[in-house]
Amino acid sequence: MAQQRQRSMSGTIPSMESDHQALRDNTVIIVLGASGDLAKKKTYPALFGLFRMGFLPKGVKIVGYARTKMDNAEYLKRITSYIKNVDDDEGKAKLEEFKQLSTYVSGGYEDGESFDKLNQYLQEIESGYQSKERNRLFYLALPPSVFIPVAKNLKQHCYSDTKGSINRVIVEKPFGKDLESCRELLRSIKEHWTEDETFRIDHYLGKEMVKNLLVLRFANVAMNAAWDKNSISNVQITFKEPFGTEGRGGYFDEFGIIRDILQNHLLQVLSILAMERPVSFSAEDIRDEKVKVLRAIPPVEREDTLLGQYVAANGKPGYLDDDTVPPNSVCPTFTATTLWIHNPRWEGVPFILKAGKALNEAKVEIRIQFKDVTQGIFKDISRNELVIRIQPAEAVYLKLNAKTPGLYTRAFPTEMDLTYKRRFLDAHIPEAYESLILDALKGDHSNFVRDDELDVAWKIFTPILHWIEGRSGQVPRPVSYPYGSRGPKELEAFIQKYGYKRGTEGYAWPVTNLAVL
Ligand SMILES: NC(=O)C1=CN([C@@H]2O[C@H](COP(=O)(O)OP(=O)(O)OC[C@H]3O[C@@H](n4cnc5c(N)ncnc54)[C@H](OP(=O)(O)O)[C@@H]3O)[C@@H](O)[C@H]2O)C=CC1
Ligand SMILES: O=C1O[C@H](COP(=O)(O)O)[C@@H](O)[C@H](O)[C@H]1O
Repeated sequence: MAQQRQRSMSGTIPSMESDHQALRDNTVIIVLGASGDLAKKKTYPALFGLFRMGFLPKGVKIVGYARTKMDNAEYLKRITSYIKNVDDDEGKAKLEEFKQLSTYVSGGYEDGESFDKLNQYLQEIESGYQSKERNRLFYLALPPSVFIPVAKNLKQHCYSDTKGSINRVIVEKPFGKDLESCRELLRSIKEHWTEDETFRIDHYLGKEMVKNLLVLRFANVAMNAAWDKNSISNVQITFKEPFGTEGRGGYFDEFGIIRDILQNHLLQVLSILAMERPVSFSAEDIRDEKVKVLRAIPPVEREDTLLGQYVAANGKPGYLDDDTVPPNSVCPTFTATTLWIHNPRWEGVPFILKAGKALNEAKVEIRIQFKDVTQGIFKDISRNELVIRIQPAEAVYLKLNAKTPGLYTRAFPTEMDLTYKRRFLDAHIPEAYESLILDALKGDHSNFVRDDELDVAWKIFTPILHWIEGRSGQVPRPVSYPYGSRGPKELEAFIQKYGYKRGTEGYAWPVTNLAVL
């Protein structure tokens, strides 16, 4: 009781503390697709980060699995190639320890014998355990084409069923290509794995500023009071990447920017931003509210959508110049689309989602623009805007009007700025994958995607995706934009159509590049 009181006093949200079955020891983490891009760039660096901070289960072992034949030295070289900040003695020693607990097994994804071999290998590792409990966390860092056979083979050949054992499977996006294929994928995985055992990753849910939304919204009376159609004019959720699809063109062309970013990452952000306050902060209550708000969104309309594709500029190749992209592809690499939420809180407020590759900068942010000040002494003053910058340089700033210093009463646009690196100096902001793998080890589903969330998310986007693919006869052609630009020139008129107003002259944007501070 005393402990509970102390937690609440320090600001912890009580029901977010774990009542889950955490994997504390006797655990093997198996990374399937260990030879791939995601494993190298995200999964292993996150596993190392957790190991270094002491968050992996005691005595944990990590087993990589893929078809590629390679010896342990080659495997270790690959999986550590993206691990950073290990130049000091402590870092070097920890990395050596991490290598000691990581090994590799090669095998196929479709045949049972390969998985029997993997199982035997796991049993050898587990033969040294003191108790019968054998926990296995399977991480599928694999292309979706093999999710189904791998999920089946793991259950049939590698499932640990000794008393007290826990098996979990982490699945990466994309979860299907439309409503129908998603349902089929979910159904097939559910034949073998329970919802409780399944952790569907959308790594945006592990990002610090996305997790912050719950606190910003529900721990601040002032913020919450203005969070509706009475105060807010429009909301933009923006994803910008400064590089194209080079090298990933084959994958990308099959999926496009809507499936790659909007239908999952941006829609997840929207759902947390717009949902009602959950009854508690348990995984199920949060996800119930997310589903509820998503159900109030009708499918995206063609008239509310702007499609773009980048062309060569500034010495950089266009999308169609990539050899892995089919000639004349009309796959959008940029999309802006407006969603409407038909509920009492949000009726009439446009939520503009924008995402693009090969743009002028790397930035992901939420921009909430408030309504004009109603008639009064001020004319033509800037609107308030609350900006939550998810990356880079995490920040929350509120653009507001203040009196210009001096003897005149003139309004001047400025901001209250909470830039994390300035305010929290040396704070370690965890990588999204560190946070999510830790949640999966703890058994906490709050930041993973539930099956019914996917169903409603696909309902919103499937009609527009089918139209883009020409299922209704004609194929829409995206407008072009130069590599390295802000996007299609039509974008400005698009966002203004939904009521977005640029501020008055004289506003100096907060510094986003902290290197210059
Ligand atoms: N890369 C990233 O930054 C991100 C990726 N993801 C998701 O993570 C998953 C893995 O992505 P990523 O690592 O980039 O993918 P890769 O293309 O690198 O594939 C991972 C591994 O899977 C095996 N593989 C590749 N293609 C096939 C195939 N057609 N059939 C069977 N096996 C194949 C290969 O291993 P081997 O041949 O050795 O068996 C490969 O090393 C995907 O679902 C992706 O959408 C999600 C977010 C970001
Ligand atoms: O899921 C994906 O996300 C990355 C962007 O992730 P971020 O954490 O760097 O913002 C994107 O590049 C990729 O195309 C997409 O599949």
